[in-house]
Amino acid sequence: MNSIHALEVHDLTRTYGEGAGAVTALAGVDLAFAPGTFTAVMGPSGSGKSTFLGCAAGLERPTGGRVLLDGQDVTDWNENDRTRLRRERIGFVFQGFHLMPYLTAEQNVGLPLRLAGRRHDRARIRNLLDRVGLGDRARHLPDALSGGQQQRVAIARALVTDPAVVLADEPTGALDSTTARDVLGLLRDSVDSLGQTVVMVTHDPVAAAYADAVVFLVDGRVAGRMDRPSADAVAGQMAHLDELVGALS
Ligand SMILES: Nc1ncnc2c1ncn2[C@@H]1O[C@H](COP(=O)(O)OP(=O)(O)OP(=O)(O)O)[C@@H](O)[C@H]1O
Repeated sequence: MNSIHALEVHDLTRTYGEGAGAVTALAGVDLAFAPGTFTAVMGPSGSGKSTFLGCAAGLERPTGGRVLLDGQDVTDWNENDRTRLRRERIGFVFQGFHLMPYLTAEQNVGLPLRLAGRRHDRARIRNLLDRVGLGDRARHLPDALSGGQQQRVAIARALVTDPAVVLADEPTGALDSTTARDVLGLLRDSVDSLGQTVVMVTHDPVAAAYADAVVFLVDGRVAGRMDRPSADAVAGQMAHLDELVGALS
């Protein structure tokens, strides 16, 4: 069994500002994500979910603690190395898709390879577009695609470099429920068929139920975990967590 986690954070802290006005967004978070697992991160507004993703992605520097990607401590890497790490070892899926409007679906999927100085692997790109059900839309610009189709392009793009982890920030937040289910099914499939590791921030208990486990944050701390979540159980837990806000600090 592989004991190296795809992503680990140890005693992660992040404070914004100083003195009386300081805000503690993360107050000592320990989490580890095994390869080939799908985890949802949930919590009330302001609980630190985005800050956690930002630190995990190397977009933000933690105030304290460590971030390990594929077993490698990347906490103190300089800006250039972290940029390279983001391009090559992390896939991103955002609520707003973030596709390049003047590039075709195929070119968008291939962009991370280009940025990483790797060859335009057309067979791999086409294969991923087929996998997300867009084999016949490869030459379309994002404008000519529906929101759900754009998010499927974004998922193919996130997978193209075979990253250590895919970080998804509210990937279904801008989609209707039927389209959202398709997108979540694709993320699930990337875990089950490709062995991908996915960490997804969401507010939606239905989305969280696609994950293997849910981690709950409250006031910048891990406040619980639920394995094999159901939407109802997650919704119940979220209602309970709302009552805890402020009480744990
Ligand atoms: N750049 C910043 N400057 C100051 N405070 C910040 C900054 N970013 C986040 N915070 C604060 O840190 C805390 C955690 O914010 P964060 O965005 O991580 O929460 P969240 O769980 O993602 O919230 P939401 O669900 O509303 O997106 C909040 O109190 C927020 O106001």
